[in-house]
Order: sequence, then structure tokens, then C-alpha cells
Amino acid sequence: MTVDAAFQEELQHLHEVTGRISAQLDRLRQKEQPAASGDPDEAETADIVAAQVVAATRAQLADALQRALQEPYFGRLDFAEGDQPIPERLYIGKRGILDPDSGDPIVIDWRAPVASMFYTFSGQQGQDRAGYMSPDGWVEGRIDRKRNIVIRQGKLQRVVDSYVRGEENLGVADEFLLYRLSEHRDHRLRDIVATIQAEQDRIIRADRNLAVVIQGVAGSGKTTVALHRLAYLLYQYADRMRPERMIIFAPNAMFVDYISEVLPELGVGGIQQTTFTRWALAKLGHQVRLRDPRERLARWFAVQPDPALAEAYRVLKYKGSPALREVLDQAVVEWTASAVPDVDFSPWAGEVLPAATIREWFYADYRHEPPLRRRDRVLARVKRWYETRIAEAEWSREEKAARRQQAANRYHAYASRWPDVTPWALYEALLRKDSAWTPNAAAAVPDWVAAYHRSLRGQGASGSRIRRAADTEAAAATGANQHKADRSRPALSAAGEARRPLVDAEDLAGILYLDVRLRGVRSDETFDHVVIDEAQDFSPLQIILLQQFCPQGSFTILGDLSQSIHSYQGIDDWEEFLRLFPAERRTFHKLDVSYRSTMEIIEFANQIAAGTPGFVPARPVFRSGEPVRVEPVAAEERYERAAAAVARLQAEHTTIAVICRSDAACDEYARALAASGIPAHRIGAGDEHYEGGVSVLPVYLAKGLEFDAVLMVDVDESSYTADPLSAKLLFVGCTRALHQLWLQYSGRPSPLLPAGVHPQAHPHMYGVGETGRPLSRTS
Ligand SMILES: Nc1ncnc2c1ncn2[C@@H]1O[C@H](COP(=O)(O)OP(=O)(O)OP(=O)(O)O)[C@@H](O)[C@H]1O
Repeated sequence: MTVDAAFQEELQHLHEVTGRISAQLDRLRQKEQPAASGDPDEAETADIVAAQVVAATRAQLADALQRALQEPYFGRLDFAEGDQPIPERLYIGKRGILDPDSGDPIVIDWRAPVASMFYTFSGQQGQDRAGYMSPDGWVEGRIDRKRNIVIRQGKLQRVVDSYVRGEENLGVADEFLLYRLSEHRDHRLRDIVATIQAEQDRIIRADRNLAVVIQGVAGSGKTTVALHRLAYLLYQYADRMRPERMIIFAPNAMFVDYISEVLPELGVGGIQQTTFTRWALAKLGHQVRLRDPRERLARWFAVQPDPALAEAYRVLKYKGSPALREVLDQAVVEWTASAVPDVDFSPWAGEVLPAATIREWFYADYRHEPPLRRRDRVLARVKRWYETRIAEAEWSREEKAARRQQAANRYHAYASRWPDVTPWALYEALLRKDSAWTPNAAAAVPDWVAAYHRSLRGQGASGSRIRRAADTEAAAATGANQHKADRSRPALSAAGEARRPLVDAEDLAGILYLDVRLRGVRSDETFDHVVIDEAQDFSPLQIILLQQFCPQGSFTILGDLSQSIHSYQGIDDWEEFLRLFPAERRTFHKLDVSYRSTMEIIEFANQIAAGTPGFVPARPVFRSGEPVRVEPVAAEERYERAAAAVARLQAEHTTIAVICRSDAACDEYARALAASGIPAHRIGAGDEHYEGGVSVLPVYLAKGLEFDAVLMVDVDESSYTADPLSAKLLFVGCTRALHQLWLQYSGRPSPLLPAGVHPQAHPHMYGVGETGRPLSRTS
């Protein structure tokens, strides 16, 4: 079939399909009923509610059909089941569309099992057989054709056969991918349903109750794949998973904004998208406040790192470690072991509920409950116990009232003998090791951790107020068989704390873990699935904590160790996470092809990171673009030169980033751009929106984002020194660029730049002319 004939054939089909969709839409609109008038009675109200539900469903369908009119499908697979001579034409789109009369599919949802062949079938080595796992088992057949179809705003734009049975099929699939990759993007991440690659498809369709851990190089589609996986899970397990019970943890609020359009495009709404810090603070009911992270970020990422930070790194690593988890578990066991006051309860003289019985309730009857819930249940039972006694007694009404009053007073006194604890107070007692009550479990906390932790808080600023039990009142509540009051361990409470204590983000996992251990997780707090993006910056304790909220162990955990710029809190090896899951409940995937950037950019970036421990080079797809440009600029002209470079880039690109080494530098460059009449968005740590256009941002915030063109400024020997953190930062900055990468430096270039740009190695490359000289692999 000629290209033209194929185009005509698809034009005809598109016409037919849009006609059928429009007819469905018309029918839906005709069914819209006028709103009822007047005051409805009860039966009418029920009818109205039912009608509203139907109307909402119809509105959803109408919305889906309306969207489908713009781009009903993107692919066609001619599949002959078994040995059928005539194949069926399967059109694959973002949403499945059925013929309302016959029930036949007009368009097949990309997530349907049969559609998986569109992604996994390559037709290599003359292989024309393919299969998929249907609900009724494995189905096999023959593929006659695989076709990519581009439709925009309802108009057919491109038809490419990436496989035709019996013909030579070399590289056409790649050609279509390249066509999609070379497109300019707007300022948000997009769906990739038309070009999902086989290795990505495997991850997207991985089983539900697995921890899927992905190590993927920069630009390998990790974030995109995770979002598609959510859409897949919701489709495939519609009866068992709900969007509002799924959560995506993103590295910062702006990233949440950046990825916010993919799921709606895939027809999925209602999934929570947040940062770990935000979520944990909300979970703790804002019992604690977060110290302003900006000052710390500035210290971590300072051009000349503070040597004292090494100690801080060590402590923060400990705060995210499984070793701390053991301490926390032990502390809860300890607290639980002495939670029941060693006194009987006597509601009135002569009546006693022995301490031994109460202990039995706590340690035997309710042993499966977390300790604070147990405490509440036991106290409620104590109350019920004396109320039953009163109810069953043959006393006068007045007498009963008097007893009830007395019992209530004694009950309050008794209840106050039960130790109270807040997760924060317990955490603080464990990590400081110098509080009036220090649990035995604290012995396992290294002294250097405690010393550092104390120095952070300042000696007087501890939030762990420790109070003695209200002994006087309690004494009145103890009965004849009074045991020695348990004074050895006073209760912990943050009650009365005038100000909420200040903590660092790295403390949140430990504090919330204690909360969970003490209080438990309610079933309505649990998740059906958890996605963790940039997971290399998560700690094992954060994962352990999230496991408590995700009982099915359904996780997608993705990241890139080469981009672990927050190494003080993250991991060095995925094994640290993998070992937290049983072997049969986890899978590990590696993605090493980078789809984002051109070959030139990837090869350049690979050389920068080559020396960092554990670095995995990215493999580019064969997409060639502009050479990477490395330009020396005179120090006093650097702002003007940056503005000139941005102006040049604007001629060809939509989203452009000026990436600086520090926040202070960002301010300077943003000012310079403004002075040159270039409106730019200065992105800072607290920002929640990514606007597109020209952005100026510090390199530590660039992770996860992408831009058509990137200008990295001040890439000199003092801003990016020869150390792993600088190498990772420079690598992250460079790999943000899709189509063009431009670097400027004053003085001497960073030693991290590929050898070709060093004056020593290639003197002719140095001292380039006014506009700089392109560096290409051939130059
Ligand atoms: N199969 C694909 N088809 C088309 N585009 C793709 C494909 N896979 C990834 N991309 C594109 O590559 C770019 C990088 O994707 P994404 O941001 O998900 O990668 P990442 O691995 O999370 O990157 P990083 O670690 O650098 O943040 C995006 O523009 C995405 O649309």
C-alpha cells in the first residue's frame, strides 16, 4: 500500500469514527432533562438524586467523547486471532469507545490487554506471531500491520506503518518515536501513550501487589511511566483500586504542578499528588512545625560546602535508617510494657477492679491493637465496668446518682495516672538522650547523633516536656489493695506546649513512624498504591513508614542514583529499599535509554558524570540536534552574555531555563534578563507553579523538570569543583535540556567539563569568538 493510499484509507476511517462519536454525543445531549421545579417530596428527591448520578455519568461520557473527537486514536493493529485468514483492525486510543447499540469497540483503550501487543510487538527477525493475556487466558495470533496515526484537533496529520507483514521493517518504529521526541513541548509533562516502549510497557503493566523499583537514567521516562502505571492500575483493577486511595510523592511542590496534566490527559482524576514533607506534616496534625528549609538548602548546596556538613550528613543518614526504626520499635515496646498503672481502680469504697484484671485486658484481650488505642479501649471498658455495677445494683435513684458522680471523679483521677505520650516527645527523648526520662531504647542511639541533635535544638528549646502523673488525684482513686504507685517513669506529654516544636524534614519520618506505632493506621488512611518519584532521595525509614500505610505493598519507586544530589538523606544502592520487601513481592527494572535529550546532550552529560561512583551512562536514541555549546565569557559581561544567549534561544524554543549554581546567582541573572526586556520566572524553593517561558532557577531545584533549551551559567572551576556533588549537579542541569544545551563560564572552565573543552587539552577550543564556538563531537 502506498503512503498516499494509507493516508486516504485512514482519512475515510477517521471520518466514519468521528461521525459515530458525534452521533453518540447528540444522543447524550438529547437525553439531558430539564431541571425539576418546585419543592420535591421524598420520593421525588430520591428520583432527583438518581437522575443526578445518571446525569454525572453522562456528563463524564460526553466529556470523554468530546476529547476523543480531537484525537480518537493513535494506533492501529491488524491482528488475526489463531489462524484466521482475515485480521481484525484494532484502533487503539487513550480511551475505549464502544458502539452503544452493538457493544462493539470502536476504539480500544490503550490499557486493555489486547493493546499491549501494540507496544511489545516489534516484528523483528520476521516474527509475525504475538499474543496477550486476556481475562480468559493467553490469546495468540498473527500481526499483519502496526500503524502509527497522528490526529490533532480532529485532523489526520500523519500515517506511518511501523510494521507490515512480509515487508522489510527497518527502523520505522524509531522514526516515528523520533518524530514525537523532536516536537517542542509546552511547559508540562505529557502523556506518551502513542509511543510507549516495550521496556516501559512492562513496568506500566506490572502486577498490582508488587513493589516495582525502577533505576532509570535521566530522561528515561520514569516519571511518565509511573503516571501511566497509575492509569493502567485504575483501569485493570477498577474494582479494587480507587484514585483517591493512590498517592504520588514528588520532590517539590513545583514538580507536582509540572506533572499535573498527565493524569487528566489519561482520563484519571482524584489522585493525591504531594511531597512527603507536606503529607507527613498533615498526618501529624501539624503537631510540629518545619524549620525554614531555605537556609539549610543554601548551606547544602553552597559553592564552598561547610566542612561541618559531613557530620550533619552522617546524622541525617542515621535519622532515615532502619537502625533508628529498631530504636523506635523498642521504645514503643518499652512504653507499652509499663503503660498500665500499677494500681487498682476503686470507683467507691469497697469496690475494686484489680490492676491485674486491667493488665489482662491491656496485654491479652487487646494485644493486637496499637498501645494508645488499647489504652483508650481499656479505659472505656473500666468506665463500662463501673456503670454496669451501678446499673445492676439495687440502690435508690439518688444513691445511684451519687455513686456515679463519685465513680466519675475517681475514674478521672485513675485515667490521669495512665501515661500520656506524643510521638514528638518520645522521639525527642530518644534522640537527645538527656531528658529527665530517657527510654532504655535510647542506649542504641549513637552518642554523636544525640550530641548533634541536641546542638540543633539548643539545650533549652526541647519540646519534650515531661510531666509527673497527677499523683494527688490519682492517690484517691487507688483502692484498698493499693500497689506502690509507679513513679519510676513519668508520663510524656507535649500538652501545654505553647508553641509547636520546630523540626527538620528529616525528622518527620521518625516522628510519624512513632505515631503509627503508638496509634496505628486506620483503614481509611491506607493507600491502594504509592508512587515515589526521585526516590533516590528517600530514606529507608520513609519507605518503612509508607509500608505501614500501604498494606498490599503496591508501590512504584523510581529514581536515578546518578542524580542523588540530596545524598545526605537518600540511598547509595537500591538494595537498601529492595531488602525492605519480600523477594516475591518486588521487582527491579533498569531503564538506560534517554528519550528526553539529543545524542549530543546525552554524550556530553555522560562525560561529566563518568567519574562519579556508580554512574550508569545513558544511551541516547538516535536523535541528533545542535552541538552542545560551551562559551567563555568575560566576567564583567556575563549577565549581558547570558541575556544575549537567551534571546538567541528564544528564536527557536518555547521553554528555556537559565540554570545557576546558587540562589544568589539566580537573582542576579533574573535581574539582568529583566533589564534586557526578557520576562523570566525566577523559581525558588517554595514555589508551587511552573509557568513555562523563560525560567531562572538554581540547579538543585531543576531535578525532574525539562526545557526545550538550557543555558547553564557560571560553569567555572570555582562554581563546579571536581567533587561528586558538583558533578551530579552539573549532570542534572545538563540533562534538563531536550533540544539545545549551552554553557557559559568566566575565567577557567569547570574541571568536570569533558576534556575537549579544556584549554590544556584543546587550546584551539579556548578563547572562542564573540558568539562562542559550538563544541561538537566532530570539531
Ligand atoms: N516512550 C516515550 N515516547 C515519547 N517520549 C518519551 C517516552 N519516554 C519518555 N519520553 C519523554 O522523555 C522525557 C523524559 O521523561 P521523564 O521526565 O518521565 O523522565 P525521567 O526518567 O523521570 O527523567 P529525570 O530522571 O531526568 O527527571 C519526557 O519528555 C517524556 O515525554
